Amino acid sequence: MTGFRVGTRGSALATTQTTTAAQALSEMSGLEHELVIIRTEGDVRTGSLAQLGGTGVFASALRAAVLDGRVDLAVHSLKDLPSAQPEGLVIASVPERADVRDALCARDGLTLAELPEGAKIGTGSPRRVAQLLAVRPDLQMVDIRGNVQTRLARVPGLEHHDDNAPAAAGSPRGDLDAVVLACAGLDRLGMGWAITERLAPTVMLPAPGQGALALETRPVTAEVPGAGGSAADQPAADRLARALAEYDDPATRLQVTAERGLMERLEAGCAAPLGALARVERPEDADEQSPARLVLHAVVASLDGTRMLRKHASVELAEVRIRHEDGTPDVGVLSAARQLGVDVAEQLLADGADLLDRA
Ligand SMILES: NCc1[nH]cc(CCC(=O)O)c1CC(=O)O
Repeated sequence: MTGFRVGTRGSALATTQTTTAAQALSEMSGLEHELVIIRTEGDVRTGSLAQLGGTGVFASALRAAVLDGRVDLAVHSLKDLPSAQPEGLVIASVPERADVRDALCARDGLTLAELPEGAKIGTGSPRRVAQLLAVRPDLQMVDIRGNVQTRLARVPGLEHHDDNAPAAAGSPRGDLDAVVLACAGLDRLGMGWAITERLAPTVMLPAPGQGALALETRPVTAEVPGAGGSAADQPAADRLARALAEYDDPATRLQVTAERGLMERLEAGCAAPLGALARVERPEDADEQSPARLVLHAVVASLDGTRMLRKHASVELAEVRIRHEDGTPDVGVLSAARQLGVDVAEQLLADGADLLDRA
């Protein structure tokens, strides 16, 4: 191994964020890298995401490429990654998170409060539909999908003329007052200009893991099928493993671990729209030694936004770190983060979160 191969979906967003991550890892490791585009079922089919069986379709082809050794690592949007961790794969790095908020991209610079009565809003996300209707029950929600450019082209004035990332042919244009997307994706694409309001998490809690990436690899010690990993490869593999650990952001990993713990616990018994956001808080006058808290806020809503169950809880963190000095993982602090998610999920279930999706 003199370099490493990185699997990515082919969309403009996926290749942009994969390039950023791969370049950082190359710099940290001194190894070259090559991008390998993996076509996923979610990119090929055009039905609604719900019909395709959820967002897992984006991740499974990438995961297969890591497992069979075609690539050394895959870069996923963490929010698209099913919470069950497949055998033979580990999330080796969760880099520092981008803006977690959802973005309103409206015509004429309008904010959510300024949108006219009955305005048409495009989103394919039940989580976004429910939370928007909770504050603006007059809005007309339109189910849309497609890449970022295709979605933005639905709003007059937000068409982006870029031959490298064109809006899909045949998709309607300029027929909506606004669309809602993740700030992180737009910022990474250099399209923050299209955002007319970054929606406060008090109004719109993001999806678990939104704005974060997950870099998935085979466990560092595993044999690669067919790659004949000789002893001579070891130093390069070690350099990559060390770069992945260095690129990992402990605070982000703690946040997303709590958010995914919540999602995992709810998936069993609740199909209703879910928003969740964790953050690390330090007391105002904190010095280096004082303990931080991990705070998790969550909402489960009825799709029409008329019923919203909200819960939050926190745990004290002895330290915001997930590794010991010698680089081995500190399992205790991560399991405390996960447990925080499970606890908040159980509070939501105790209040009837599992009944909200059947009204
Ligand atoms: N489900 C698609 C998806 N997956 C990740 C992002 C944005 C980037 C991120 O949240 O990290 C998006 C687009 C969107 O929701 O607007």
